[in-house]
Amino acid sequence: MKISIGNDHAGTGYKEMIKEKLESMGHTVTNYGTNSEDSVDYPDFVHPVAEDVENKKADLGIIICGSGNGANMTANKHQGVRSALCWNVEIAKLAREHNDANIISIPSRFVAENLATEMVETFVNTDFEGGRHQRRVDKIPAKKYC
Ligand SMILES: O=C(CO)[C@H](O)[C@H](O)[C@H](O)COP(=O)(O)O
Repeated sequence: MKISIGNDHAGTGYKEMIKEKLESMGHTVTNYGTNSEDSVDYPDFVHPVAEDVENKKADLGIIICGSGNGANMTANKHQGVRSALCWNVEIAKLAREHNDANIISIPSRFVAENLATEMVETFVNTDFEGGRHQRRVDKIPAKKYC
């Protein structure tokens, strides 16, 4: 799979570990940074990931910041992006199975490194179930109700 990844200063260490893991699994990872722990603004590193997913240049995206919320909010501004804030393996699995999430947002200051990697592995290896969930996902874009 093609997977894009981006993070702020709170996610740099986690990003390195996750990127290494994904590459060892045979995935192609595009890293948009940041690659240091100097303070930065998460939207600058999340928008490129969401753009790749929006434009189908990436199959999935991974975004990381301290709480996961700012990154998640940023990604979900993009058309066709369904970014899910995840904090355990079951939530990551459900985000794929039920929500067809195409980006996972990880709160690095609230989950351990090994858990973050497990969540990503689960997210990448889980398929959307479709069926009743497809009907619901189709109703997410607000423009259908305007
Ligand atoms: O706010 C955030 C998005 O919800 C992220 O958690 C940032 O990583 C966080 O705000 C950074 O905080 P800092 O005090 O500037 O390190």
